[in-house]
Formats: sequence, structure tokens, C-alpha cells
Amino acid sequence: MLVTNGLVKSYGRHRALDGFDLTVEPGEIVGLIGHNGAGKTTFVEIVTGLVRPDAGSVRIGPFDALSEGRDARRLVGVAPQELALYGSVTVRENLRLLAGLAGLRGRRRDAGITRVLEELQLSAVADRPVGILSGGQRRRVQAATAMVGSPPLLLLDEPTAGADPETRSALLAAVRARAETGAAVVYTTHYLPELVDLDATLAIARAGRVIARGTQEELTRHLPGELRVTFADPAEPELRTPTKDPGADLAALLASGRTPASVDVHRPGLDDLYHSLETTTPEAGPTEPTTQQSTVAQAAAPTRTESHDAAA
Ligand SMILES: Nc1ncnc2c1ncn2[C@@H]1O[C@H](COP(=O)(O)OP(=O)(O)OP(=O)(O)O)[C@@H](O)[C@H]1O
Repeated sequence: MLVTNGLVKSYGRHRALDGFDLTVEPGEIVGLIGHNGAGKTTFVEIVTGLVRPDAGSVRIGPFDALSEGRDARRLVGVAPQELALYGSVTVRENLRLLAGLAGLRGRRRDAGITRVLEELQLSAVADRPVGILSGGQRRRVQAATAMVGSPPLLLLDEPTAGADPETRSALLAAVRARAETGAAVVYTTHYLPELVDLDATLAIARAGRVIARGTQEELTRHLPGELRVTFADPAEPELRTPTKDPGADLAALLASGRTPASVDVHRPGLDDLYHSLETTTPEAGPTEPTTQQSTVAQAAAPTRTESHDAAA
């Protein structure tokens, strides 16, 4: 649904994007993550036509977004990081305007508005001016404006910033529902557990490029886990050691004659992945080959700890 290749964008001497490639399939949610300044917002701005790249290509569905921008933009719903709403008019009127721009009229437009108000738990404030809403409510209205026309490509730039847990989960449920009906979603966040909830594939940006791309399982399986063992003898301190083969390491421990009281295996998760990429240079990339542009819709492997009670 979205194919970008070799995007370059400089501001003065600074390269905000430096060969940014990303492909997103229909029905796929991509978690686009990376440090402040990695280029995520610049990428979103280029796809939506707000910023023109110095080089590279953007394809949205059948359209070349750089030469057929008007057609391409009709397929995109965007919730920008900097809110762009009409503060003096109501939530419903903001949505009407955006639904109209997406080509919805009459009953279809009203049904789209009702659906998105319910999904994002905004029905109670639908007839209030946006300007008097809380920050979290406004952010949800922004997400609603992106979704109201049911576009096949959604770009959501930190849509849950400042949201409380309840509204966060409403938003995540709405995003999942859109992907289930075939929308391609690019979702930027600094809050990694959301991407586990969304079962998102990942694109990790650094210094204007995507340096790792694949499913959560693909990107975390080569990382070491951690073996955590407590011992029957209370004088013995807890052991925590990185492990790629917990079974073998545990067998070695038992063979040494020590008596575990409990054994946990902490599986690597997104935080571990993020930190492992932080410790590599952008040129060298991550320690293991990454799966560029993989779109495998495989079940994600969230961080979890498996517990076993060891026989004393
Ligand atoms: N209009 C602009 N003029 C000058 N520099 C810019 C402009 N827009 C972005 N930049 C620079 O480009 C780089 C990438 O910025 P961008 O906002 O895309 O990063 P980001 O990954 O979205 O960061 P964040 O996580 O903070 O939102 C930054 O160094 C930023 O200062």
C-alpha cells in the first residue's frame, strides 16, 4: 500500500532523511520507532505531501505521490504530531469537514462520524468545541479525523502521547480494527508496549534510515535472554546471567552441584531490542542481519518471563 525508496531530505547541512526505505502492506501495522530526531516525523510529512524530498520515491496504492499527489493523498489519513484542528468549532464539525474532504457525503458521512466517535470514546464531547477539550481528548479527535474517511493508509504520529490508560486502549483497539479491515498503518510511538498490543511489525529508524525491519519475533529471537536462578541456600545470592541456550546453561548449573530454589527465563523483548540497537553504530547496523521489508504476519513474541519451580 505504501512503498518508499531512498528518501533523502536535508535541512541546510543536516540530513533529516538519508536513504529512508519503508514498505507497508494492506492490513499491516508498522511500529516506526527511533530516537528523537531519527526522521520519523519528516518521513510522515513527506508521505502526506507536506514536505518534498530531495531524492527518492513514494508510492501510495497505484499512485506516485510526488507526481500524483492529489490522488495519492485521498488514500491517506494522517494524525500529525503537532495537532491541526479547528479549535472554535465542535468535534463533530471537525470530523464533518475531514469526512467531506475524504469524499464522504450524507448518510455514509454521518455513519463514519458516529463509528469513529464511538471507537475513540468521543461521543460525550462530540458537540463541544475542540478548543475547550483536554490535551488527551484533542489527540483522540486528531486520530478520529485521520480515521473518519476509512482511508486505506493511516499515518499516526505518536497518537497516544498524553493519553490516559483507558483512552490509550480505546485508540489501540480502533487502530487494530482498521488494520483488520485492510488498512495499512504506520504508527510512531516512544511507548514500546503499545506495539506488542498492536502486534505490529517494526521499523527502527536511526539517523534518517530504517536500520532494522521485521516482525517482533524476527528482530528479537537472536538476542540473549536472561537466566535468573535463586538457590535453596539463602546465603547464595540470586544469579542473573545472559543466555542464548537456557536449557544448556541450566544443565551446567545443576551439574555443578548447586541446588536452585526457582528458575526464571526472561525472554528478550522490545526494550532489549531497542537497547541492543543503541549500542551499535549506525554504519555497522545491528549485530545480526535484519529482515528488510519483511511483511511476515507472524505472531509477535512479547516480553515474557517463563517460570518453573525447580525441584530442590
Ligand atoms: N523544518 C525543519 N527545519 C530544520 N530541521 C528540521 C526540520 N524538520 C526536522 N528537522 C530536523 O530533522 C531531524 C529529524 O527530525 P524529525 O522530526 O523527523 O525526527 P523524529 O524522529 O520525528 O523525532 P521525534 O521522536 O522527536 O518526534 C531532526 O534533527 C530535526 O531537527
